[in-house]
Amino acid sequence: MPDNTSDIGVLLVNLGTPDAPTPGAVRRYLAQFLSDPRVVEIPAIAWKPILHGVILRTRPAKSAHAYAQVWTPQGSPLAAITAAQARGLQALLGAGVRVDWAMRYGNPSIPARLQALKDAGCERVLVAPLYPQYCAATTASVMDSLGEALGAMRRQPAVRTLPPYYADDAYISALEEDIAAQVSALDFAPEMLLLSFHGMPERTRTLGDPYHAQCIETARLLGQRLASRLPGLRIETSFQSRFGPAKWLEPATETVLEEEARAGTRRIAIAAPGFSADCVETLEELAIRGREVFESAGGERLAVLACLNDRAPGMTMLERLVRRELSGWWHG
Ligand SMILES: C=CC1=C(C)c2cc3[nH]c(cc4nc(cc5[nH]c(cc1n2)c(C)c5CCC(=O)O)C(CCC(=O)O)=C4C)c(C)c3C=C
Ligand SMILES: [Fe+2]
Ligand SMILES: [Fe+2]
Repeated sequence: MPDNTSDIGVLLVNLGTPDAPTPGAVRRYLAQFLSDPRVVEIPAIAWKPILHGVILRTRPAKSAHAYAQVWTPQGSPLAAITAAQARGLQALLGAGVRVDWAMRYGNPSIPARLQALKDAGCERVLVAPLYPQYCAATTASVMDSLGEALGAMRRQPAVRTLPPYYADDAYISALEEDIAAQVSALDFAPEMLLLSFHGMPERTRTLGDPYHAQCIETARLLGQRLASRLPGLRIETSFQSRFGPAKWLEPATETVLEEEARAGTRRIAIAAPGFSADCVETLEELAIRGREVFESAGGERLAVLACLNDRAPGMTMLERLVRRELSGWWHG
């Protein structure tokens, strides 16, 4: 970490994760996450009884089991990888900038780390939600939390925020390079590459959330690039992690895996380009449960590719995106 003479801060933000893979810790995390009106857009008077009476009684044990299967010595994969991204970015940007990281839900929180940057002398802070595609449930919720944190400060830093980068050359190029390299290194030739994005209720699309359109645009741009790098590989898009009884964005990843296997597709690679870091959604939902679905429907080989994480293509992308935002703030 640079000394406290630096006055520019960068705060990387991702979704959040429980403090431990236990039902109690998962319950605390889910209670905060699923009480956010940006995430569950049902009036509180109707949602609270379902959340507290049903969801928080049943889901924590199931989710804790999922987290336990992917937990690492450094803690939750999402937190460990986000911390590694912050360290990597710090090394790339040098001592003139102080890089930190926070989680929207759980720890370390946005208000705590914003205050820490302030205490370290940062009068200007770039807040960078690591969501390539804008979604009210994710990006806007980070902004809500940032506003709340600023609302509690007498002396606020100047703040700017990283725009969504779903079509940015820095992002598409990083994915192109990273996915092409991972597919080429497989010990089998996939017939199909599935791009799996996190799902959302279908209703949010008709209400004007650009998330679905931005996912489709990322997939289109990436598909164009990969067509020349991996000729002949069929590319499809799907949405994972459906939650609750409402209709979510389709096609669902699980359904695609099952239908492809039944239709005779034997070898699939999956990438999750909307996730900046591997997490329970990629390591458990795709790599464990997705594999079970695919194999029990007759599939033979499923490769779940790593997210950009803190490897070189992803760090180059982050450096490019952040340097561009900071360019108006550099002074030396
Ligand atoms: C109503 C429920 C949910 C919405 C809407 C939602 C949107 C959404 N989520 C991500 C990214 C991540 N979600 C993660 C975990 C996760 N998501 C939900 C529910 C909704 N997500 C739950 C209940 C959970 C916890 C795990 C579980 O019980 O299934 C994660 C991983 C967190 C981790 O600790 O590893 C990420 C990342 C996006 C991008 C998004 C909307 C676009
Ligand atoms: Fe989610
Ligand atoms: Fe999930």
